[in-house]
Amino acid sequence: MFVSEQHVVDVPIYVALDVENRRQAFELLEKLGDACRYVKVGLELYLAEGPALVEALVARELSVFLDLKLFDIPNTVAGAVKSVASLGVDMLTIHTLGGATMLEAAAEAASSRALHALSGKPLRLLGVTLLTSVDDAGIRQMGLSDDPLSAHVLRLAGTAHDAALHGVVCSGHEVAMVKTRYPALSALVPGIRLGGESKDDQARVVTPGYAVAHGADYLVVGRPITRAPDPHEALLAFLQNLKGGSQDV
Ligand SMILES: O=c1ccn([C@@H]2O[C@H](COP(=O)(O)O)[C@@H](O)[C@H]2O)c(=O)[nH]1
Repeated sequence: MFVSEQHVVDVPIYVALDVENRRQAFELLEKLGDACRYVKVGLELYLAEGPALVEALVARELSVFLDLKLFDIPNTVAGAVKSVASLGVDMLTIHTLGGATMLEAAAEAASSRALHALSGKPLRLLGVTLLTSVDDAGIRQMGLSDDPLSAHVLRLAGTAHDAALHGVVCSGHEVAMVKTRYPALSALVPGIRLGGESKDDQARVVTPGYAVAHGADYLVVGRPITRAPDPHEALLAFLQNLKGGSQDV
């Protein structure tokens, strides 16, 4: 397995700021306090507030993961990556189902030295394999073959690897398999729960401890923290669970 004590300590938990607007986002950050150094901005907040909100978060010295899950023709995606690269975010998502040519165009755009000079840091591209809300029945509905879900995740991770992406998004159920086959890829794992609480719309969930024990490099947690009566306490509980070993939900 991939785990050393250092690995566990270094695995960041990105808190998903899945809220309606800037006011709610900053109220949440206030509640989370200094324990929160990593945030995820998704479609809801980005479409409401745009790049200015992202720049405000970066200015607070938070590490920002922009989860836009780009999916379009290669030229359009490459242009979007260039637009994002100047914002100073650390990571951006793109759908691996968009295909090799799209991923390669995105990777080339993200590696532009001129863009790094503009933002001061590299933009890491993460390829979403299969959303953690999808189960076996879901992939049949999507028209994918009868292969097990994990085989599709591994194939899509291979496309991300060959296109020289920084990493992939997968669930904690597949992370060990992905990291064993493609050790150079980083793995970001959503669908994180402590056990006992609601899975909400997630299908493939694991605990923080299980995810890191199986090789996750980054975790993302939303509702169990942001909708908790005390988000700060909830974040601490997730951070504590990181060190708690590999028990599954
Ligand atoms: O496959 C994926 C890709 C991204 N996400 C995002 O992670 C968070 C998870 O939120 P929870 O409230 O902890 O369920 C959310 O922002 C998703 O957009 C994902 O869940 N699965």
